[in-house]
This record gives sequence, structure tokens and C-alpha cells, in this order.
Amino acid sequence: MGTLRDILATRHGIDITEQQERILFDDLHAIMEINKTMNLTRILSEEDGMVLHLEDSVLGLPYVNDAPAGLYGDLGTGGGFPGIPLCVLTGRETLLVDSVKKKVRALEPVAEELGVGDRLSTYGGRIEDLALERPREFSVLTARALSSLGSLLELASPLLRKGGRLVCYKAQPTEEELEIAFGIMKPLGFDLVCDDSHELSDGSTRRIFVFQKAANPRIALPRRVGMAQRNPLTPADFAQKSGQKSGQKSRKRR
Ligand SMILES: C[S@@+](CC[C@H](N)C(=O)[O-])C[C@H]1O[C@@H](n2cnc3c(N)ncnc32)[C@H](O)[C@@H]1O
Repeated sequence: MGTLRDILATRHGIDITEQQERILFDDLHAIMEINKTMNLTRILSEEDGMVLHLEDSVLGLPYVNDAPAGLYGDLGTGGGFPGIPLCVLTGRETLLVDSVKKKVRALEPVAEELGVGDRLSTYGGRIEDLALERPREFSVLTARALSSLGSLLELASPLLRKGGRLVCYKAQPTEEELEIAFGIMKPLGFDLVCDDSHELSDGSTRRIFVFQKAANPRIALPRRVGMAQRNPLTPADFAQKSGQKSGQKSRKRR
């Protein structure tokens, strides 16, 4: 199969140093060790982990590097993928976000061991609450295996500053998921800047969508906790709302 460095360079045109490769494997091993006592990942072998955690996470590197300078957040980070590898490789100040506090707590000593503890911190709470505490602070966000594209746009919009980017890792979204996301992206303040397909070394397809925040959303965000994922917005919500004035002004969570 080849080394991670070879795979990244030959398949994806991404160069990392030997030292960075070592740090990424140290990360994978640390997560697999923690996984013996806490459910952080379902990927159990080093071989699968190299592809599905390391190769896949690093695919996002050029997209995160293309975003404006500033704070990077990984939403629904779980075992720290893609957040920790991208923190290592980008050098950005990074916040790992997950609603399960003990998961992100377990990642803090890993970051220390990997030598990125000074620029990596964690938030154990819901994305919607982070958006109330730190609105428009982020330059770039990633999300893998978290939610539908439409929900991700809604969750990310209040966190991103103007010009900031949301990098979504998806398998193969359904036509319906795409139609909804593309129908609500403008009202949520986004433009689509990339829709790329990549083939991982196990033959699976990874699609990466990048959205750029261009304007404020047309409704007050975040909505009530859980709404973005349980009751996602659709284009019809905005069709009904055009002409109403109240959405923009109220900060009340609906
Ligand atoms: C399937 S895991 C994906 C983990 C990791 N991103 C990966 O690809 O391996 C989704 C994670 O998102 C977290 N999550 C789901 N909804 C969330 C929300 N609204 N706010 C914060 N975390 C959330 C869950 O606790 C879970 O750890």
C-alpha cells in the first residue's frame, strides 16, 4: 500500500515531512489506546486508521490552508479527526468541539504529547452554545461525519466571520441532501467555492464541499439547541420568511 507520505504525495499531491508523518501516527496510536476504555472511534486497526483517519483527514489540508488566517474549529471532532492532524499540519490555533465533554477532555493530553498543546484547545459542549459564546470568531471550520450539509451550513453560519470557510467531508450525499443544502446556502449567507471528489487508497470516495461565508444569514441563528439536526431548514422556510422583518432582529432562539 505504501507509506502515508507516499500516498499523500502521489495520490493527492500533498507533501508532509517525515516528522509530521511520525506525529500523525503517534496521534493515531494514542487514540487507539484511549479507545480501549472510551468509545472514540469504530476503526480498530492501524491499517484502516491510516486510510480512514489519517489520509482522509489530511485531504482537507489544502482547503483549510486556502481559508483566511485565523482560528480553526473542528465541529463534532469525536476522536479528534480531522482536527488534530490539521492542527499539526496547518500550525493554526485550533478548537476541537464536541458535545461529549469527556471525549474532548481525553484529547487534551494527546495534544500535549504531540507538541501542539500550546495552540490546541477544546470545547466540551454543543456547537449551538459555542455560537452564542464566540460568534463570528472562526476563519475556518471542518466537519466530518457530523450531519447533513444543510445542518452543517446552519450550525457553521453564526460561528464564521465574513470570508471564513466551512470544509465539509462527505461520503456520497443524496440528491435530496444536495438540493436542500444548495437551496438554503444563500439565505444562510454562503457561496459554494469547491465541490471536489477524491479517491482514498482503499478505493472509497471522499467528496469535499467548501462554502464561504459571504453575508449574514437571513434568520437569527443559532436556533434552539438540537433544531439544526432534528428539524433542518429547507428552502421552503426561506420562501415563507421573505417579506417578514422579525427574523433578522430577534436574537431569541426559536
Ligand atoms: C460520528 S462522530 C464523528 C467524529 C469525527 N469527526 C470523525 O469523523 O471521526 C460525530 C460527533 O459529533 C458530535 N456531535 C453531534 N452533534 C453535535 C453538536 N450539535 N454539537 C457538538 N458536537 C456534536 C458527537 O458527540 C460525535 O462525537
